[in-house]
Amino acid sequence: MQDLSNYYQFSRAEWQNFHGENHNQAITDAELRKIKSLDDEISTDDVKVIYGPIRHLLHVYLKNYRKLVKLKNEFMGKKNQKVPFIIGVSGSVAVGKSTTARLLKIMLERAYPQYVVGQMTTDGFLYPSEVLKEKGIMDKKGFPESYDMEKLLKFLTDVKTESGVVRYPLYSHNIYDIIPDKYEEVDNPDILIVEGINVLQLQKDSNIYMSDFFDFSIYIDAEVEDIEKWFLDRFDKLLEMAKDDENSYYHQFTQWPVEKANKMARDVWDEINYPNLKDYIEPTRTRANLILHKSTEHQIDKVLLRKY
Ligand SMILES: Nc1ncnc2c1ncn2[C@@H]1O[C@H](COP(=O)(O)OP(=O)(O)O)[C@@H](O)[C@H]1O
Ligand SMILES: CC(C)(COP(=O)(O)O)[C@@H](O)C(=O)NCCC(=O)O
Repeated sequence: MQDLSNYYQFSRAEWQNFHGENHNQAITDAELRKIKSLDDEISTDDVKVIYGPIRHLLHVYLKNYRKLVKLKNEFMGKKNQKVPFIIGVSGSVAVGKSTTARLLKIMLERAYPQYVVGQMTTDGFLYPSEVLKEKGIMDKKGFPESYDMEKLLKFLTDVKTESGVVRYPLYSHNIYDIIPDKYEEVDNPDILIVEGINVLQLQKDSNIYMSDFFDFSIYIDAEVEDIEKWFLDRFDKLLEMAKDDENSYYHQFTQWPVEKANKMARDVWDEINYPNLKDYIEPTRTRANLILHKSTEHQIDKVLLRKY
């Protein structure tokens, strides 16, 4: 068990009070309805009780960060320049990183319409399947060696230092591979949310670490049995979507007897995603500024805030 003594621990009931003195970060009912309409999966209760105070906390960090960037530029006699504030979201495969990142983006955009907020995943920096096969690590997708870390670190450096557009590659769960010649862009945002299983990992043989780029980081935590269930549920959803889509990687499994397809999904969890969680992802938990622990139905039941 990891030592979590450098974290303050809060229950839902305690955490929900941290809206700030003038409650200006509290979520109104109208805002709640709007958020729900943008993303149906989101629990409105969590938005109010958990994400309202998180938004307030992020604002504290963001204000400090902008002040520091300005003072540092003054110190060097340089013109003040915007440097994106980067938030990292980490945790197991299928724990809900992209759902959380999506919600944070919506909430930050609504609270600060003057800020451009970007959101992306590090999945696009996985090596394409062709390269994974060449390296003999197709069964290690998601493990540290399956990412082109040099490319990812270069991308993050560019986001922090360039004032223009920076491109990044895209991964598709549907084709189970990098989409050839397809890119998205980050265009000098005020805030960039980067989610991925590897955002808190330390890169071997490098003097730059991913974590150097993150100004705030969140680890999404849950009991292994729950995460496994969410992974298997998501597999079912992917199969359902692939039923009539022959281009989907998951289409082949829709032709199998259900029992056989389910066994394969359980094997993928046992042999790939679970070992990855235990050996490489969970050990990074105590690098996060904030740990959100989810209970069975995705509801956040505990929040841990790092003391130092
Ligand atoms: N707050 C939530 N409420 C309900 N379902 C959720 C929630 N967060 C995630 N899920 C479901 O759990 C599964 C994994 O979530 P996802 O965001 O894809 O995880 P990750 O990005 O960590 O792989 C998906 O099927 C998603 O629909
Ligand atoms: C692409 C991933 C490494 C990233 O995971 P995510 O957290 O985005 O779901 C993962 O979905 C994956 O493909 N793992 C390999 C084994 C598998 O789940 O099929």
